[in-house]
Amino acid sequence: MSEPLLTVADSLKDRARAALGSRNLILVGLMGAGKSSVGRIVASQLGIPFIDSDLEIERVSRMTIPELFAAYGEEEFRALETRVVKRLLKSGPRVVSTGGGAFINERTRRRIKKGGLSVWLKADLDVLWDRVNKRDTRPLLKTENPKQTLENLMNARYPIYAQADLTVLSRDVRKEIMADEVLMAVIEAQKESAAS
Ligand SMILES: Nc1ncnc2c1ncn2[C@@H]1O[C@H](COP(=O)(O)OP(=O)(O)O)[C@@H](O)[C@H]1O
Ligand SMILES: O=C(O)C1=C[C@@H](OP(=O)(O)O)[C@@H](O)[C@H](O)C1
Ligand SMILES: [Mg+2]
Repeated sequence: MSEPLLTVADSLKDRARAALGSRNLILVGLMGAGKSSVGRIVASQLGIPFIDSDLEIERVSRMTIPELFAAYGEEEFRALETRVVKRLLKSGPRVVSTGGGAFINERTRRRIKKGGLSVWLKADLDVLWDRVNKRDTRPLLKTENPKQTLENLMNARYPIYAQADLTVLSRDVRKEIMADEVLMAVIEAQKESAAS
């Protein structure tokens, strides 16, 4: 009998899974970058659990993100986010997609840096705007000029997201392709650290 063929996709998954080891993979980046949707696919490819920190915050608080912002304000939301992210990163391997402000908060960023391999999904303004303007679930964008607000957030936050371990450009391609690019970045990072 002939050996089963190992497809390119299988080998990508296996190599990325081996490169990750017991570490967590943490997706960071601005609203609309694809952290939640691409993270879910990456986890399923790797065969490890996926957790979205916003969904976990909603689960434990029994409130939606807009309700939390309205009832307690952004500062309280950030405090809760820090606690949830810290807990989610205690064991691994997992794929954890964070909300866009998590890596910007110093305490949460420290947890993420210690808690695994961070990946910045970086996108340009038009890609992000195209994706976020279809829904009104993001309290920070409830302003008179949400596209300008998004641009201001980009300017303020991009130097901080740049501290992530890896950067993957989030483009207008299928989410599955973005997920493959994340897997490839994990493999590349491992090769580089083995070579140095
Ligand atoms: N590569 C992509 N191609 C097309 N649509 C995407 C892509 N990535 C994300 N989206 C869509 O953009 C929106 C925002 O994605 P989401 O994963 O919620 O981003 P984030 O969690 O970073 O805010 C969702 O409607 C999602 O389906
Ligand atoms: O950028 C931010 O500060 C936020 C991003 C949101 O998550 P997504 O980035 O998944 O949209 C959510 O956590 C909250 O609305 C605040
Ligand atoms: Mg999200």
